[in-house]
Amino acid sequence: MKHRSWGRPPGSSTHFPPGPCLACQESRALKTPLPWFTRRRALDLLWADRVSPAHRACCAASWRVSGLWELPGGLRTTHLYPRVGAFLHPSKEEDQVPQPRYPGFDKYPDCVRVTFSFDERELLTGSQELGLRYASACQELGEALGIDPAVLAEAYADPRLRSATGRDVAAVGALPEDEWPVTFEFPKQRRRYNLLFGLGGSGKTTLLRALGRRSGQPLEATAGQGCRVESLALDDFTCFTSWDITGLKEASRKLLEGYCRDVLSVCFVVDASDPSRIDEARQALADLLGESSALSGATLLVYANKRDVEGALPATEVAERLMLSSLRIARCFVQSSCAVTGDGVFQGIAWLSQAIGGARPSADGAEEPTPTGGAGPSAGDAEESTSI
Ligand SMILES: Nc1nc2c(ncn2[C@@H]2O[C@H](COP(=O)(O)OP(=O)(O)OP(=O)(O)O)[C@@H](O)[C@H]2O)c(=O)[nH]1
Ligand SMILES: [Mg+2]
Repeated sequence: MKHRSWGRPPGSSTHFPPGPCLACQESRALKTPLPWFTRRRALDLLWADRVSPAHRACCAASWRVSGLWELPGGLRTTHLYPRVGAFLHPSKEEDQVPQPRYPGFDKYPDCVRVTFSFDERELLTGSQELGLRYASACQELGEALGIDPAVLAEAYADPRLRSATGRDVAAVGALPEDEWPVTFEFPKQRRRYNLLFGLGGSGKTTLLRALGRRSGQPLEATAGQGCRVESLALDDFTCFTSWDITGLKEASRKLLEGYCRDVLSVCFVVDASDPSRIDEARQALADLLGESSALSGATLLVYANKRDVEGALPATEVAERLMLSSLRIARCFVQSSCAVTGDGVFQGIAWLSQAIGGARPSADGAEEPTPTGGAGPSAGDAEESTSI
């Protein structure tokens, strides 16, 4: 089902495309039928010459373009790790424009439904109608909720097919009439987290604030169960949450477990200007990512923070002192930073964005920017960053 195509069938009464692209006035953005919408497929769409060059340039320049047909707009930022890419090009004019505040995860309904009656069963044998109706449902829902339909379309995936009696069905071929209408239920994605840890005073809050200044989202704090958790939403489905691991008590560990199921990455902030606490940080990190931990095997970004303070340890030394190579992690990058000014903070995010979402081509075919020293110490910037 994932690979159905959903180009507009000839003579279809559904009102697609909704109109010309608002930015470049390209009215027939698609040269070939739009493939079934998944993030990966939609990403392919933008970069696989399926849209006109004018519109592709437009999408790349404006990051988001309204309407489902123009959906590829902003895909560089929305694939897997939404909007992180927006951090990477602060000088772009569109990043100066305040981003719309997303309405919040809870505002999204649990699923989007597309129903076919018995009389419409023939439509299901063609591959396009489901996609069209899904797009249409997202458009309607988007209008009702004030959410960009393209954002909605990304928020739901992998539909289940249910018969009129609520039974899960795999196919409709032999389904008796009394089991109709059938409904495709596209469930809401789970919210996913980048968990930010560090000893007290290492700079977590300052770092989140630096990210928040760039993303335009407020920092939200929740207190309870023996700890204070600060969250910064990148969008409705992706958050940074910060945890002080000095006082991570039993109760807060339980709370943390709830987040661990949906973890995207672990970020660890170390005060590089205070070598006397590095051993404590190493122990805390080892405990966090220990064998029995749900976070074992995670992608790890370490900030060697407070690099502006004289005598602060360089990234390579922090990596060594934390004994990162002995940890069970998928991959790791150490970035020195000054959270107060934001120096180095976004280089770390750039690495994270690539590590989680994979590198992808930019509009002119070049790769996304590589973080300083992303190739490791041999890149000549070992003082500032190092990958393990
Ligand atoms: N010089 C310097 N000071 C920093 C930097 N980052 C944070 N600080 C300062 O360090 C102190 C602690 O920073 P916070 O961001 O509150 O640290 P935290 O990790 O959130 O601390 P807790 O919430 O207590 O766990 C503050 O006075 C910050 O201004 C940095 O990069 N350089
Ligand atoms: Mg704090």
